[in-house]
Amino acid sequence: MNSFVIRTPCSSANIGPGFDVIGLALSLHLELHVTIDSSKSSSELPLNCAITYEDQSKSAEQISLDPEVNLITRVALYVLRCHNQRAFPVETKVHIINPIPLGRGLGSSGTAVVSGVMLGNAVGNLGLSKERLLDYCLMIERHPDNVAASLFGGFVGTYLNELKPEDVARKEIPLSEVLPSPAGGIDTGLEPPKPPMGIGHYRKFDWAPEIKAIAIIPDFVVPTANARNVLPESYSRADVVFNLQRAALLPAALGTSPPDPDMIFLAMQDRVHQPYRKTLIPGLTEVLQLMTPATQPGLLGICLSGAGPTILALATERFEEIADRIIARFASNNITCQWKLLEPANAGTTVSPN
Ligand SMILES: Nc1ncnc2c1ncn2[C@@H]1O[C@H](COP(=O)(O)OP(=O)(O)OP(=O)(O)O)[C@@H](O)[C@H]1O
Ligand SMILES: N[C@@H](CCO)C(=O)O
Repeated sequence: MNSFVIRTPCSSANIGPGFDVIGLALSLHLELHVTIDSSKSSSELPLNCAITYEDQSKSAEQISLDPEVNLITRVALYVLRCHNQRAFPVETKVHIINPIPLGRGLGSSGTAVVSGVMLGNAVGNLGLSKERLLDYCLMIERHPDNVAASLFGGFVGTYLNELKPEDVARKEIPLSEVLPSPAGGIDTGLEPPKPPMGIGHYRKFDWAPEIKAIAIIPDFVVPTANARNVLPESYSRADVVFNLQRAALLPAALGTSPPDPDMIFLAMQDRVHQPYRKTLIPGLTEVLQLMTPATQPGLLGICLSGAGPTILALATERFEEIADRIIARFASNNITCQWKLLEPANAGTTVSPN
């Protein structure tokens, strides 16, 4: 019997101006408890895999236990099929423990994708590096900020290479937002194509140890696809420069100890996505205007977490007071919230014996 645990941190993406670039892994982990009973020579299980799911996130969404449908095992099957393995090893059991609210801006889909590539890599004994696994993640979730933070950990900057013309021309590569169904394309028995090499890259930035992350999580869902659809196709030069100036400052601002509240507050401002997403998140405008270091001791900066609706507030102290003020503001819009005090998760995703 082989058994191991895959732990993958959630993430908060953008951190204000770093849209599709900057991500922060946070100390709320998805866990896969995997056992493989290789003493058996055959299995009655579909694709040799049985999923059980423990939802600690209180998300309303029902997660499929069909290995061909569940996002985590679909991703694992995609990685396996790219290496000519059609199914999981005989008698694979995956117990999923998920504390990450789905569709709230804490990178739950990116966390699921990363844990899926780690699962495929582990059960298939593929020996792929995290850098190569990032290519597989980016075939599924096209913005690198969440998946790179969950994969590598910490506070990261990411970028996508221009794909070579021959790779763009490869029609069989599913350069789409979601896996072709079923996972890894139609199971023709042929090995589907592996992703191009080096699609995306990352760099870790320093993080000042005094800075903690408060996630205020409203009780409604904003699917990322919807939150991306409300964004404009083009921007004014002034808005682009506004974000470039702040994104360039942000890593230094959050990596400097002791933190400078005025520099961090300014560096977390955005004109590329938050103004347009306010239509989806009642109260966002008021929250972003209400909370400043001048009006709230301990606060450093505040932004939408990923595509929202979660609010990320960075602070050095008075965490409950900050959370309560933001929760009260949402309550005036008849929205209830939960909140969590989190830290950067520096190890990224890990696999350890159980
Ligand atoms: N642990 C999981 N198991 C299976 N499917 C999951 C899991 N976590 C997320 N998903 C899928 O991902 C969807 C949420 O992805 P979405 O990108 O909309 O929000 P998010 O990733 O939580 O937030 P954001 O991308 O803004 O940080 C869920 O509706 C579900 O379909
Ligand atoms: N950069 C992505 C992150 C989603 O979590 C977006 O804002 O749509």
